Amino acid sequence: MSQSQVWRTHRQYAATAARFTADRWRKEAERRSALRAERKPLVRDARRALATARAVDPEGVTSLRHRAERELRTAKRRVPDPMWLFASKTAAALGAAGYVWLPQVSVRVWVWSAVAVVAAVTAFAVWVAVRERDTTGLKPTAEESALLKRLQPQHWRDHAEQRGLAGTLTGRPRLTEAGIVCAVRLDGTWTATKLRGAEDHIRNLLGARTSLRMQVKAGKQGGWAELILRTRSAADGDDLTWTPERRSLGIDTVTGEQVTVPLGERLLIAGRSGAGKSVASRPLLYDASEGATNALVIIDLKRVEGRLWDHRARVASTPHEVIDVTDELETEMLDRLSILPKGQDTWTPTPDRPRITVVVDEGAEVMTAADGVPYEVEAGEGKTRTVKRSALPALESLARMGRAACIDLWWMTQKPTINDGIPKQIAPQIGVSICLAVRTPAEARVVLGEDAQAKGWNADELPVPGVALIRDGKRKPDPVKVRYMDKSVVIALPDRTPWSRSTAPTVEAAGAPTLTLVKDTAPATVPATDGAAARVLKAIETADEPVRQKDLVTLTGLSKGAVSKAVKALTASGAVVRTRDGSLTATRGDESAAA
Ligand SMILES: Nc1ncnc2c1ncn2[C@@H]1O[C@H](COP(=O)(O)OP(=O)(O)OP(=O)(O)O)[C@@H](O)[C@H]1O
Repeated sequence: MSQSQVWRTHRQYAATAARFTADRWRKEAERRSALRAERKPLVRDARRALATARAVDPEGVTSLRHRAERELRTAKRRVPDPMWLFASKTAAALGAAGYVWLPQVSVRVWVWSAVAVVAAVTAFAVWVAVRERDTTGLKPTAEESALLKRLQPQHWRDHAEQRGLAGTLTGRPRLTEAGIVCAVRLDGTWTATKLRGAEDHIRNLLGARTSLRMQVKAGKQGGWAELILRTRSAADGDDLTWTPERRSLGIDTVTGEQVTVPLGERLLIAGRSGAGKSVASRPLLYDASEGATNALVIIDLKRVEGRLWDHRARVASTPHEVIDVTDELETEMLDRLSILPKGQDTWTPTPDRPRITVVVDEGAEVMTAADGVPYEVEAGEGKTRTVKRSALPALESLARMGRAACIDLWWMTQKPTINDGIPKQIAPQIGVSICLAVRTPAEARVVLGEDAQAKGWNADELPVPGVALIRDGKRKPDPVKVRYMDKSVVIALPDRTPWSRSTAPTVEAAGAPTLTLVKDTAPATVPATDGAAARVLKAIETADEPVRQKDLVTLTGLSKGAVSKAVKALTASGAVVRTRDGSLTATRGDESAAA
């Protein structure tokens, strides 16, 4: 054996001995503090009893007084010293004994004692070194230590009956990365479901705080249940900074799994101010703006978040821009739907006509500001007139029909109340809800469903910022710790050409059949890709008499904006003319429509 091997072996022995000693010390300290917690109330009671006895018998002549004094002495004796006091007393006693006895000790004993002391000091030093290097072990917090103690079978057995849990007995509790897990043995009168119903009794027995999340599920064997106390998060210790390599939305605090939200869903992102909506949306906005077949449109009247993305996304930040972009999106959607090949349910995104994710940041503000916007429209004979426009109808139709056209609406709001923060026409269309901390259970219900509270989706109890519940029909109400993507990271992302319908190519590029309206005399071609124009033209052609523009909204089901744009295009192309009273009529006979 080489010298280094000998040294290593010694070190291992010393480390084992040190760990053993530390373990014993910890256990003894825990035992003592548990006994103290249990017995100190008895001392208080005995003191009170003695005070009463003194009042009754100030002279101390009756047995009542003597018994009370005896009981107080016994109660005090039964409370053990805390470990530090016990160790100090022992050390002091040994010191005193040594002072008296050591002068008589022979030199040989001195030498061996010195060797023992050196060995003990070395062992202690090694233990400290080993302990500091061991960062992987889980160390219980004060709360966890208390719960672990009360989950011990002995403590449970002593208190189960008085807490209405007679017939149940805990196994050995374990501390895991997601909290404390403990098996519970059930006698014939109990089931896991019944134990779940007795959650309050368990909480009382354990002295657990009300906000501590507790789960009871069926155990791995019949006759057993599993009790989980979520004292910690499975995401603890993970680096939650977003990077292109760590692209998930966040980490499930219960299972520790990466959580992602795929594109192609109508999304609601809600949470009170400062809950972390903008930060939570960034990894999603990255996905929505990345790749050749994805394009991002942001409607942000606050001009804060949208500005960060304007090198990768089309951003509308004034009411006028909002009307323009929603018109364009609606036209694009109708266009895609009108040329969708038979038998195909959804548009296939291509680099030319990509999936478009439309994000409405602070929906409540958009609904107020982009309503009644003064907008100039064609009034015939080269004149224009100003009408009041609203972006809401176009947004509603995007929410209703956009999915098939691969145009997905994401609604973000800090006021998750129907009509105030989320339009009532849009709310039912939401497929996936991401809910950060909200103010009230009522808000949580609007975002996560009427059954939210009953099923444990308690978004009003979430911590802030950056913790979310995601309801997509598959996930459980496990909180998700959201990755942090800093503004500087967004700004540094590579540029992408923002989407615009004027840059969108012709329909042929998408491999779909072409709708062409042909007129003999130029300029006779209605924009070939414009489904809204085709609808409007058809409505005018099939009407018995000239139609007023406002009636076209009802006839076609399009928004005012889309009708206005279509009429403008049709009158410019000559396919439609405006009569003196402002009604519209088709220049019929010359045109043919071919699909
Ligand atoms: N996942 C996260 N991790 C760490 N810190 C976060 C996280 N999310 C948010 N924060 C912190 O909270 C602050 C507020 O976040 P954010 O701006 O996203 O909130 P918000 O809900 O969008 O607020 P508002 O509605 O007022 O705009 C951030 O500046 C950041 O410091």
